[in-house]
Amino acid sequence: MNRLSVLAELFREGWRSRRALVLAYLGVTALDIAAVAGFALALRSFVHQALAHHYPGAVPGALVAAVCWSLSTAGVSARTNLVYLLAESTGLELNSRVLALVAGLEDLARLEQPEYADHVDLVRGGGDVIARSAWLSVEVLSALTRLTAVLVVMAFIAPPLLAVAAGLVPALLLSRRGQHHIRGALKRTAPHARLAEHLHHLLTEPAPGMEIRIAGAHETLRARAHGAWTALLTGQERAQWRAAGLSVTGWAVFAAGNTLALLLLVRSVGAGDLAPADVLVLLTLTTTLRTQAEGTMATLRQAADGVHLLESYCYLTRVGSGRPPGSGGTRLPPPSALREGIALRGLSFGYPGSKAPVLRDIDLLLPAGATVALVGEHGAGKTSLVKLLCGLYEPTGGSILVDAVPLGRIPAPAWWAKITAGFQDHARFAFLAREAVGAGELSALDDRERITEALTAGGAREFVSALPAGLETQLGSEFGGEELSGGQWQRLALSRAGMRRAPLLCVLDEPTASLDARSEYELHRRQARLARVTGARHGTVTLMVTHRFSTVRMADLIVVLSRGSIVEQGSHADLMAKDGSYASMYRMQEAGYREKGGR
Ligand SMILES: Nc1ncnc2c1ncn2[C@@H]1O[C@H](COP(=O)(O)OP(=O)(O)OP(=O)(O)O)[C@@H](O)[C@H]1O
Repeated sequence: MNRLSVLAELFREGWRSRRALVLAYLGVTALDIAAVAGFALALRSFVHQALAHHYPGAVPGALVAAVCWSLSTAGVSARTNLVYLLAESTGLELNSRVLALVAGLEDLARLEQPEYADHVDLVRGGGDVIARSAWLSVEVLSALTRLTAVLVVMAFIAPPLLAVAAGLVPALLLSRRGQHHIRGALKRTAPHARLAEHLHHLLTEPAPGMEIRIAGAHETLRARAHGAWTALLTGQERAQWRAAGLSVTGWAVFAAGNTLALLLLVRSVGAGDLAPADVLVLLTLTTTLRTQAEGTMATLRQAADGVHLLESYCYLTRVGSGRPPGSGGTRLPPPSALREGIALRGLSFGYPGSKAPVLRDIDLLLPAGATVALVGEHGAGKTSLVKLLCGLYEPTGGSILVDAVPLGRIPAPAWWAKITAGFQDHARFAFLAREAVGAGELSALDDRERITEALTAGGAREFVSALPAGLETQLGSEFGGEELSGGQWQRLALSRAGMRRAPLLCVLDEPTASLDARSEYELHRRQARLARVTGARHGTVTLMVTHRFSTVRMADLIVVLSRGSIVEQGSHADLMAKDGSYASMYRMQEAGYREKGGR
């Protein structure tokens, strides 16, 4: 989408949703233009009659001039309010479109690209600024029409006064150039703004606040935040100075045009070409012209405030939410049940901007109905593999086949509908407890029976029933609700993951990290039972990522990753017999537990 099409869409949206406001705005604008021209003409008639001592003849001119002046003055305030109302309502729609674009991104790698992140930061919550800028651009047109009306009247009285108009052109162009510098500076300083905002969050939110206080890092971080703000302001201040310099130059040219006009007036009066009454009218109109020109510049500046946001919005709509081109082909639906399983063929992956791949030449079959455990040292690539399997990132090489259908050919939302997932970094939905769990399957948000079943599977039933209003309890202290412990939030996340009935892939990426050993053990036994049932019915693959080997040993297939490659795979018995890295990690952990138990 380009700027013009976004503007056209905004105006269409305004016309669709607030037609009465748009009509009122157009009506007031037309009246205002007529009032400005009417004032000039009526003033001329009034002054001519008055200076010729025809007082009754001067009255209509005086009355019309007074009415036009009042209309014009009231018009300014009416238009300001109408633009505000139109911007608010169409801006709301824009904000919701931005959220839809970003939240619906199929390829999460985009969110990690600094250019994309900068545009999202700029445009976040700024829908009303963009919309205001769009409606103000109509204001600029109307202001230019008013200016033209005044100029036409002046030129009609004394054509040489068009020199004043000539002086206006550079003033307007230079002011526009200044706004261009300001927009450029905003774009260049966006990374400083992002850093400053990140530090601001770290310093003002409770969770990071604990670590920062204990580490005594708040002063250093505050100084860094100050540095980022300073870099941001310095970059923008320079552009503001340049814009101010250009604006002053423009006005100096306008003033020179005015001086020239005055000299021409004096000469015309001296030569008897111009009546003294016309001189008086022209002097008044020159002042009106200056006020109109200043108003136009101010409107232009305000309109320009939103232009850089408009550009960011255009960028986001151009990029869209779908996968990058090239990953298409005919779209295919996911199978309703797995027969063979999910196969990874020569799979490689690197994060955007990272030099080295984090996964290399992975060949693996996750058999239908099996429980697979993924183990390996920290940073081995386990979560990265999970993200690829969930279709959240695109592989950089090789492919993932779901019963022989390439995952890239299955529309991401259709694949997500076939997955359930519990992550260590789970979301804390501060909603009603019922909604926080039901969000795992929106169609069952009100299905209390199914939610209760999911709570049982996630080990959260007991504490949710003890909440003041049970399932209907508001969670999250920031909304005046009940605050939960880390383990309780985690159990809710696990319950959420248990809401879907017929998933093809169930991912559990260290979802029990906040639970004690007994709870974890019980939970895994329940999950193993569920995995057997869904595995037999739908061929569901259950993929666990965990560092606890008591859980790992229950899996049908264990895959050991090291530095992005598979180094071993097989059952617990196979791998113990092999006596390789799995066996050594297993024995080490077993010895650790024995030591703790012995103490
Ligand atoms: N969003 C990201 N952008 C760039 N690099 C990343 C990103 N996430 C992870 N990495 C890198 O990819 C590598 C693998 O990370 P990954 O999270 O997959 O490891 P892991 O095996 O799950 O580790 P852990 O057991 O600690 O969770 C690491 O070197 C990490 O630095």
